[in-house]
Amino acid sequence: MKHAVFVDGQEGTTGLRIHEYLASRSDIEVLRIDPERRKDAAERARLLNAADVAFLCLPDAAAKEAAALVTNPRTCLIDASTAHRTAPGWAFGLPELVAGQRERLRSSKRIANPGCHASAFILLLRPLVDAGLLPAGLPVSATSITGYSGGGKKMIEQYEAGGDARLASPRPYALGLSHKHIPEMMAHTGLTTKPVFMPVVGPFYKGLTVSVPLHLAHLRAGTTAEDLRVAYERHFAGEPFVRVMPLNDGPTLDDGFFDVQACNDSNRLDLFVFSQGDQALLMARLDNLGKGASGAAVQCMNVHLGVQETLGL
Ligand SMILES: NC(=O)C1=CN([C@@H]2O[C@H](COP(=O)(O)OP(=O)(O)OC[C@H]3O[C@@H](n4cnc5c(N)ncnc54)[C@H](OP(=O)(O)O)[C@@H]3O)[C@@H](O)[C@H]2O)C=CC1
Ligand SMILES: CC(=O)N[C@@H](CCC(=O)OP(=O)(O)O)C(=O)O
Repeated sequence: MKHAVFVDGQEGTTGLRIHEYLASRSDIEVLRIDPERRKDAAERARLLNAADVAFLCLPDAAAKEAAALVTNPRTCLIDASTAHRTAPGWAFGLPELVAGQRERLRSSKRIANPGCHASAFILLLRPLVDAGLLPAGLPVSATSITGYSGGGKKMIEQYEAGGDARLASPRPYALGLSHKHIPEMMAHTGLTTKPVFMPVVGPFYKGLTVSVPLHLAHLRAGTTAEDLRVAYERHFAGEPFVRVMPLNDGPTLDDGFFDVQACNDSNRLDLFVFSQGDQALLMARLDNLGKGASGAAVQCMNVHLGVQETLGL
């Protein structure tokens, strides 16, 4: 029997990408809403309650509204928005977070997927905190470079309209130092000091890299950069979508530049440790519409349904 799947927000950036992933699946029956009625609460409620899995690819307020429309105990919601990422009763949609996370995603009917910056940040920091290498109280800072599709339909239109010279260069933002991903970054790493986080959006469609600079002297006494890499190897052993790169990855150093777009069109996450002397630079790369959003949402659906997670999703 096929699993019935509905995407609330089917015309948006993440919703369209999820439909692309589902198009090749013979085990899924996609329920579609009449585009004219896509904001009609009664019609959305009918489809949400008819679905075995419903993806919420909506702004936060509409995602909360959708969750309140569900009365069918069999419907599993997978929310791509920020609305429920630290909410009680919602499992965090990051299967690689800790041992046992997949079991939580299998049994929960409410899954909140991480933000794109947060996915990269959390998977860089959580293994080091759990291994006791990075003290939970350490003040860390992070930068993220992202493509403009992370800003959804409005930002895509703005970039693709042309004519605004300011968009030709990278644009740092969230300069109020309270980006909306910070609560989930803290909640799911265990960090107790609010990180300084500055994202930068650039003139390319998709691809994202979070960088965290560290002084090794601030970590557990005697920690080396290789210890950090080994902690990643251990934490992510057997994970199908995570690649831990060699220390000071040769091809990247030889090239002299880091390719932010190298995970595009995949659900992959690449982790790097660069180091010289007492300094280290941690970097995590993903496709903001892949492991940063739609790919991750489909991965969570597969985990929930007990379907094999393959690279092609
Ligand atoms: N883009 C990305 O890389 C990522 C996005 N996310 C999150 O995923 C969610 C969706 O993002 P994204 O797809 O980029 O956003 P978009 O703006 O591209 O799409 C959102 C869609 O939701 C529709 N919508 C708005 N209000 C309602 C409503 N009341 N009922 C039904 N449909 C509604 C919009 O309709 P209309 O077509 O009329 O505008 C639009 O089609 C957001 O919460 C975002 O923060 C998470 C991770 C990464
Ligand atoms: C370029 C850009 O604007 N990116 C978005 C993040 C996209 C994302 O992860 O989405 P949600 O957390 O909203 O679900 C931002 O920084 O707000």
